[in-house]
Amino acid sequence: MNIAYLSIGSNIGDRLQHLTEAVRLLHLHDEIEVTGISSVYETEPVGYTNQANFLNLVVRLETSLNPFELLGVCQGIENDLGRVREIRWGPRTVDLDILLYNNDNIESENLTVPHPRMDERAFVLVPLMEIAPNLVGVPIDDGGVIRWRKVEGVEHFL
Ligand SMILES: Nc1nc2nc(S)n(CCO)c2c(=O)[nH]1
Repeated sequence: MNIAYLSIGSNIGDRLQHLTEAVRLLHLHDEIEVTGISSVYETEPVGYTNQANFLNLVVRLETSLNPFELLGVCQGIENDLGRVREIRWGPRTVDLDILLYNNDNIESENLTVPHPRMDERAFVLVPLMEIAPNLVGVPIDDGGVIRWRKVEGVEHFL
């Protein structure tokens, strides 16, 4: 069984309904069990700031899916809930980002885990710490870009 943490955000329409529906669709999947849900946080947009505030939360999953299958499920839920990618960093009905997958470090064209920007996003770290206070990450200076490396051998998930 694999453990993953996802960040979910919405800043269009009935934002709370979009978050609720995204979590429900994850939990309904045969190979996913949602085992932790943070509070919902109202957050100012980061990156592309000329847009409405988001509602954000983080969920903990137990899944038999591999990271790329999980990414596919997340993209399917974004499509089901009507996400239209007009502006790359712009408004979205719902956005599901994989933050962590076990203690894995994944670098591929369409998936990087741990999420490359999670260490600079309070809208991720605050809800994540709420449901996983024992998570640790070690910032490493990867050529001037601080990235988080998982501390090997540390039990990350309670
Ligand atoms: N506060 C906030 N700002 C954001 N900017 C982007 S892009 N996103 C989408 C997630 O990458 C968000 C978000 O979910 N919350």
